[in-house]
Amino acid sequence: MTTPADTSGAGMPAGSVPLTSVPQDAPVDRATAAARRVVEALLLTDRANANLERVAEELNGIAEHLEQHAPAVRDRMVDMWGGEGVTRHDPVTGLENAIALPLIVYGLPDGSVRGETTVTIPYQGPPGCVHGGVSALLLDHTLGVANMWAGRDGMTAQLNVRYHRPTPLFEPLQINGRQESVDGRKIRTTGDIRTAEGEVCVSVEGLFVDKKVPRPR
Ligand SMILES: CCCCCCCC/C=C\CCCCCCCC(=O)SCCNC(=O)CCNC(=O)[C@H](O)C(C)(C)COP(=O)(O)OP(=O)(O)OC[C@H]1O[C@@H](n2cnc3c(N)ncnc32)[C@H](O)[C@@H]1OP(=O)(O)O
Repeated sequence: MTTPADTSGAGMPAGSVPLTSVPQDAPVDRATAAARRVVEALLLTDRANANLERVAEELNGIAEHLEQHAPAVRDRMVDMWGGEGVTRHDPVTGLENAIALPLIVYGLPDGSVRGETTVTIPYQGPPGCVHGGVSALLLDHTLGVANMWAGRDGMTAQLNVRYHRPTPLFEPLQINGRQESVDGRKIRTTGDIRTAEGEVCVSVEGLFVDKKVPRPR
């Protein structure tokens, strides 16, 4: 779905640190990356390809194998939420989630956060453009990470999204977030998606309320 995640922080200001999960040389990361390839390849492949029936059988075989080895969902959730650090399962940055781009979000020395990504076919909305709901998803999560970087975070109460111009697929995009203010439990955070030329495609203003859903234990 995206170019392979670059954890070097190349292109980020000096002193930037990754705040979300980073790729590991682990079988689950490789399997998830392969699943992303499958999603994209299924969208791109020739529809008349006679082998799609066999593809369906083989993919179902893989799914059955994985299901046979799955512990109880509750036990997996305890495992997913283990520790206090970053998550590997969320749908934006999760290296273990095939529907995540995945985006890596960096904390910048100026207190803001930034991720860079190129969005491709599985997230298409209008022809050649990123789906607006996907842009909102990327920004909601990035604002959440911006709040963590600023030291005060919570749940999204409101996300006001403004779509300024179509967001292009296949081009490098910058996803930015910054905590603006904290007033009691209310946290205000802003962000945007820009092209490499710095054109703002989408901007958001978020209201977060300091409240946590307990992690499963
Ligand atoms: C996914 C992975 C997570 C990983 C975490 C670990 C580390 C990983 C690293 C990475 C960072 C993660 C990044 C995640 C990002 C994703 C965030 C989400 O998707 S969050 C899910 C969507 N949001 C909900 O489901 C909220 C549902 N709503 C509620 O639960 C409540 O309504 C809540 C908490 C928002 C407020 O409820 P109350 O009872 O606690 O508080 P009350 O008294 O109602 O409000 C407090 C103040 O806020 C105002 N307020 C509340 N909601 C408002 C609203 N919608 N609009 C305007 N004002 C509102 C109220 O008027 C009040 O203001 P006055 O103090 O009186 O001035």
